[in-house]
Amino acid sequence: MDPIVATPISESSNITNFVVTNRNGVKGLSEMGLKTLPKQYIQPVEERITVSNILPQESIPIIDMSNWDEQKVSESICDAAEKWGFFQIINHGVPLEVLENVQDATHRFFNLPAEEKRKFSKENSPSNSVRFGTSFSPEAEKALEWKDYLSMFYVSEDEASALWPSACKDQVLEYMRRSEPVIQRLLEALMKRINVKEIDETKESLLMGSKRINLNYYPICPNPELTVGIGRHSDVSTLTILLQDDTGGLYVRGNNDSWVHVPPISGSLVINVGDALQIMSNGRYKSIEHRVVANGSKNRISVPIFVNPRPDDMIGPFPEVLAGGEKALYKQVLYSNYVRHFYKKAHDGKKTIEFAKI
Ligand SMILES: COc1cc(/C=C/C(=O)SCCNC(=O)CCNC(=O)[C@H](O)C(C)(C)COP(=O)(O)OP(=O)(O)OC[C@H]2O[C@@H](n3cnc4c(N)ncnc43)[C@H](O)[C@@H]2OP(=O)(O)O)ccc1O
Ligand SMILES: O=C(O)CCC(=O)C(=O)O
Ligand SMILES: [Fe+2]
Repeated sequence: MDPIVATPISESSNITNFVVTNRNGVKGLSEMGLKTLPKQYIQPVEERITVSNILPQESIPIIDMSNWDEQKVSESICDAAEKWGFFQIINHGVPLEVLENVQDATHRFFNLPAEEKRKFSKENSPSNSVRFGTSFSPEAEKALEWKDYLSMFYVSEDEASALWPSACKDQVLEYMRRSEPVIQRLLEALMKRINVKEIDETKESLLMGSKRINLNYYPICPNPELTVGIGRHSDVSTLTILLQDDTGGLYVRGNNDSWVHVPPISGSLVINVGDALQIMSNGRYKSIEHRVVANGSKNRISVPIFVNPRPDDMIGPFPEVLAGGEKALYKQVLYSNYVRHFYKKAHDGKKTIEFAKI
């Protein structure tokens, strides 16, 4: 086997400029055909995933939603959200064609020339709600993540139609529309178990008042074993609905120091509990750490919809959860402050939620 030689520092500072500052993205770097991983992307050993910490015999639950109004389906959803914080759903009602179209649209956007994608970078974007970027928080990170993204905060159909990239907006909006009933069903089931009998206007805002959709692109990586696609994190959402392609590479924290793979299933959606729901349920439902490995032979995409409270909402444990005398584990926090706290640091596992702990 060839010895692994990191790209020299002099070249690698040019690499940061090329990828991050000049907004060519890590896809631009990958396409230059480099043979070794640049130094900036080398993760500390403890952040890399190895066969020794994977549990191959474990898997997150797969729930068939065809009879979603049956009690046993609701129970499986709540059990999975309590035990795993992660599950896959099949027969959920979002047509396969809609899922395929959004995947094609994702490739179409990332295959645009760099100068077209750059039009949506922070400094050039026509809207603060649309952002093309790379890694997670490059200014705060000791090592970069091997991922580019397009992130779109949904304000209204009109704003999205006018300002989201034309390469993908129609397919992305259709996917968001068609996933709406699934989100509602999941939240209804989850709320019943914690004594929230009705999702009134206030609860609707707290549970699903805003949405953000990200298109993630993980290009082919030299030395994938030395880096990560996304580092260990939990989402700050209420729920995340994730569409992944057939490549694989998403891992969920199992017991102790182990990681469980989320195998791609055609037509399925991966659902995970985010920090906001952990806080609102006073810890009954848990947001679970997850991470994505880099891939040496295939470009991978994924499309998470983050279902969130509104930025101006105060979030804390629901009164219904505390009604029986349970002690509140979290204080009331302004959701936009919570999200700002998440974005201003590198991915650091489950640490974000400490911001809300009493
Ligand atoms: C990108 O890789 C990711 C992402 C994730 C995401 C997981 C989630 O769970 S996302 C759920 C997000 N929730 C919301 O967006 C809630 C509603 N939004 C807000 O409350 C606000 O938009 C805000 C996020 C608080 C930002 O408001 P504002 O202060 O008006 O805007 P900025 O000044 O532009 O941003 C401040 C600061 O945040 C960072 N940031 C903003 N948007 C993004 C984004 N889409 N992606 C990455 N970072 C973002 C940015 O660093 C800004 O700092 P600057 O130094 O750049 O000014 C999971 C895993 C991943 O790998
Ligand atoms: O790409 C994936 O499978 C997961 C992405 C993810 O965790 C995120 O965007 O928050
Ligand atoms: Fe995530």
